[in-house]
Amino acid sequence: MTRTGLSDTIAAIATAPGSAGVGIVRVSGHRALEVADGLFRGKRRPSKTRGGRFLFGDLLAADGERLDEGLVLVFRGGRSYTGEDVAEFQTHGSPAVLGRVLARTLELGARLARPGEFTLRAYLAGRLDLAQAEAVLGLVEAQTEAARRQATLGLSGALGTRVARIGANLTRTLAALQAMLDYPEEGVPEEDRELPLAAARRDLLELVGTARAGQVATRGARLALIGRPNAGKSSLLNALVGFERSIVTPLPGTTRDYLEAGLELSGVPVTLVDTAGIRETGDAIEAAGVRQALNLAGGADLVLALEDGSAPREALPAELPPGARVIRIRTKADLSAAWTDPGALDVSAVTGAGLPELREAMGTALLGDVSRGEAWLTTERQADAARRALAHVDAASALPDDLASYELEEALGALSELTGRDVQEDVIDAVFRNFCVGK
Ligand SMILES: Nc1nc2c(c(=O)[nH]1)N(C=O)[C@@H](CNc1ccc(C(=O)N[C@@H](CCC(=O)O)C(=O)O)cc1)CN2
Ligand SMILES: Nc1nc2c(ncn2[C@@H]2O[C@H](COP(=O)(O)OP(=O)(O)OP(=O)(O)O)[C@@H](O)[C@H]2O)c(=O)[nH]1
Ligand SMILES: [Mg+2]
Repeated sequence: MTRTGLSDTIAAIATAPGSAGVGIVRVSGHRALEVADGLFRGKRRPSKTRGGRFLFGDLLAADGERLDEGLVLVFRGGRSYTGEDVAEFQTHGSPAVLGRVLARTLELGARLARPGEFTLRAYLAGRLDLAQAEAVLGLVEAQTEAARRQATLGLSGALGTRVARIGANLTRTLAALQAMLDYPEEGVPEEDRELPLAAARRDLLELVGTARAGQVATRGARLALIGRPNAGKSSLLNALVGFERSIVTPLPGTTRDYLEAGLELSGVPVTLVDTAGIRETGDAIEAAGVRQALNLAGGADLVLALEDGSAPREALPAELPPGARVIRIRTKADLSAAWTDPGALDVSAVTGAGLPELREAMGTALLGDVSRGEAWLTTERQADAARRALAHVDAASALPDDLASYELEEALGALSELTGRDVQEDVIDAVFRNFCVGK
């Protein structure tokens, strides 16, 4: 699908729908400058202009009516985003103007671009690898600082560099294994055979370990507040978001339905979910809320388990879902302590004591101890490929030399899907399907 019509000249509105100060229509392909000559009238013709230049003038309809005054920006093939000739029309940013300018480019021989087709062309021209193309999408969609930082790193090729280092060590291992098979009497030093494999495995483990942080950074995280009635869940949610989002009363059983509130934490978009206090109850509505709370805990990236620090400690009458990541919190730390626990954070929703430490702990629990300056795996596709590569490397490490080569080849194949240029068309389709038209 992605490989048809690639010699067509394509056009799309590159800016967001709606009104804005300025809007851009982008045209790419061998007829882009011809289209620009047909649409634009100024002191110079776009096709007679050097790449990287702006011209100011009028944008004209077929009958000569002036659609808008604006700028045309010309790029020459080989020195543009797509690698093709590109013309960009920068107009006043209304849907009316942009729609007419786009329609005129189609009359002049362009066709509408498919989602992601500009970036697909850049990829097929070898100007971006697949991970960089995903980073372009990440930049377009970035809502927070953590997402932007990772996408920028990805676009710069930092993930490709990380992957290339692993690939180089696997290739060195393969060469050593081959030498041992070909010249068994010579012997291959350990530093050629085992050290590169160990280094590749260590780097891959570390890379796979970034997947969770990468996905949290781009997709955000859900945090469930769980505890007995009156533990202070709603109060803590309000303290974290900074306004009275949830109803608080001294009566246990106040929150029945769950409710959500958004905030940003360590650059990550976080949804806090307040839930019904968990207790055994004869009230059918409250019992439904309790079941729902446990489900929400199961679906959350992180559970905040709250216990009232001013009252005798009482265990939850239900187990938290197995495998859940949990931060334990001793609430109402401003009152005299009925118990203490070094494994719990002391927090007061009333005075705000302990909130900075809690925010810090939440950030660490969500992002882990991955290094911020390095590129992470940011999509499920990338995480899957890296995990498969690791599984093959693990298999290779456990096999005799003559059988290990096959696993190493498979590992290299999986790695190449991360950044590769000659991957299966369905992999490419899966990446570019997520793009919007105009990117
Ligand atoms: N108006 C506009 N702004 C934009 C883009 C665009 O296409 N148009 N971009 C796109 O989404 C991003 C910038 N990315 C770009 C990447 C490469 C080239 C380019 O023409 N590269 C040539 C020439 C480099 C040079 O002159 O030094 C090259 O690499 O050969 C342009 C934009 C963000 N801002
Ligand atoms: N002194 C003090 N009181 C608190 C604190 N947090 C909550 N409370 C009080 O504890 C009571 C229960 O608070 P909520 O936030 O409604 O507790 P909850 O866990 O949401 O309770 P349910 O919705 O019933 O499950 C209210 O009277 C709050 O004012 C705190 O940090 N310090
Ligand atoms: Mg509540």
